[in-house]
Amino acid sequence: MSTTTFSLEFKSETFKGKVNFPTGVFIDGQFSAGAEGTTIDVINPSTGKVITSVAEGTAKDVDRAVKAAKRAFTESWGLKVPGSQRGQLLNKLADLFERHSDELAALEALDNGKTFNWAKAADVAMSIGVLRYYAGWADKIHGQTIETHEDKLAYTRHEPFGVVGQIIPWNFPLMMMAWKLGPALATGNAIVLKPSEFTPLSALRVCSLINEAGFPPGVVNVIIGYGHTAGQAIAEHLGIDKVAFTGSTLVGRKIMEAAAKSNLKNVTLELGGKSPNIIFNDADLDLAVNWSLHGIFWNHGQCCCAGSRIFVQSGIYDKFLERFTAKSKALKLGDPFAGDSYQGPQVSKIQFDRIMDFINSGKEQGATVHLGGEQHGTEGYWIQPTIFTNTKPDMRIVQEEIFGPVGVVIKFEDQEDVLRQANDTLYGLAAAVFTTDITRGIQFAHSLQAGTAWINCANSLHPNVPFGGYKQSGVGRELGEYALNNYTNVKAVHINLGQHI
Ligand SMILES: NC(=O)C1=CN([C@@H]2O[C@H](COP(=O)(O)OP(=O)(O)OC[C@H]3O[C@@H](n4cnc5c(N)ncnc54)[C@H](O)[C@@H]3O)[C@@H](O)[C@H]2O)C=CC1
Ligand code: BAL
Repeated sequence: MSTTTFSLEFKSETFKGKVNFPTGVFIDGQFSAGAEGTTIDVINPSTGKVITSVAEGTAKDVDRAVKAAKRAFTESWGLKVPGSQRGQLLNKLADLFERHSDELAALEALDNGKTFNWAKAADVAMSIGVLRYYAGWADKIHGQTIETHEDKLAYTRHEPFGVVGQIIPWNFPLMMMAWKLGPALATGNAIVLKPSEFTPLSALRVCSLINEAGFPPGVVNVIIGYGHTAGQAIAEHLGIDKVAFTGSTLVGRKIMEAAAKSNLKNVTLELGGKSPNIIFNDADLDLAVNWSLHGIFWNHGQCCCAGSRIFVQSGIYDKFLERFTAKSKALKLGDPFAGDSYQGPQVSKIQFDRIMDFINSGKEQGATVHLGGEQHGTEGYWIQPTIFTNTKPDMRIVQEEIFGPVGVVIKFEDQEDVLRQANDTLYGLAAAVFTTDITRGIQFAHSLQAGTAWINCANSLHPNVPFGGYKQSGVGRELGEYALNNYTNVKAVHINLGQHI
């Protein structure tokens, strides 16, 4: 089956160079057209125009990918390959990410709209860090010997599931791929991965790098397809033993339901958030302003752990709002490939409409638009950094995940009240607290119902540190040693040393 290629010469301020790579479904180490012969248009969010078309994968392609993964797992991967060798391959892939980091950052900027500079400094760098971190774990995955009595030896093994399905979103296309590949490959699983239909380019480029690194064919298979077809097929497939998903809470429920109705496959979910960012009177004001800005406006607000509810104690509320507003106004919206741009467009027309609908709901429900609140420019999907004040707790902009550059700033008086408000959400992904009283900071961090609690920083992650949600923000943990548990079954082995019945 023939496939298409994507070829483009970048002549931008930040990246000059040519990219050229196949864009088919990637199964068993080869690219081909999808089974139905259909394609998906990839849109440039800066302009709303089509960049290219890539092969659409559907349920039939997922099925073929699962068979390839199963064969690879049994014949040339899994427990057949020592951990040290799996680690070497992951390190080789990290080397290739490093060698092609400009190209990968340019692809992120092109179809996601994030700025080239941030993509290179954050997304590509973190992806490399994650691959190397799990390369290091690959030969250190072991169980325990367990004392019982003298007539028995018992031990555990941590064995890979086999074939795992992974469904990732568009906000960090490359980084989410690395978060999923790293622990799954370190533990010896074979993979069928579905990137978002909105941002397929970096994942397709990585497929060629996976071949170049030397992974056996079929160990990683990548299907670009729509959620309700290819994604659903992964969640339902009887040959898939585990599914890991990052995206909306709505779709997370569907994945869990599909897993329950098919083969009860193991499920891990990394979902939405409405993270509180709490600033006490005694906080270092500049520090709090800078991190709050990063918390809500970095990546155009398209972060699951964005600090979208900013609670400020009454003694510093006016000063904070003044400085926060001045800095927000100064953020440069512009061409993702320009060296001085901080914010590019939102990823898609659907997201643009969704965010504008939230902004309009805030206006209609009586909140004050303190800054922004409108589209930026006339083409593409750009939205001004937006700050709402004078909100009420039941407003949609206070309760629901907006996933855009829209924050609410809320005045509070005392600690018990702000703790109650901070925890008054369906979500529990992350929370930040700013104070110079470290005892208060630690005690408060312990009281927050969130999988990540930051003290005097926000929206700051590290490959070695677990990340995941309380409540409806998810199931399981990514990153760190904890993520290895997502990808292994524990087998208990009992050896009789003289026991009779
Ligand atoms: N936690 C996070 O990192 C993310 C959260 N979101 C939240 O979700 C909202 C909507 O964004 P969407 O792009 O619509 O997210 P989504 O949850 O629909 O998309 C994420 C991934 O799931 C796939 N998917 C969609 N429907 C599926 C199904 N029925 N079965 C299997 N896979 C399916 C998509 O193709 C994509 O690969 C955002 O506004 C944001 O609030 C979105 C992206 C990432
Ligand atoms: N979904 C992983 C990181 C983030 O969205 O902030």
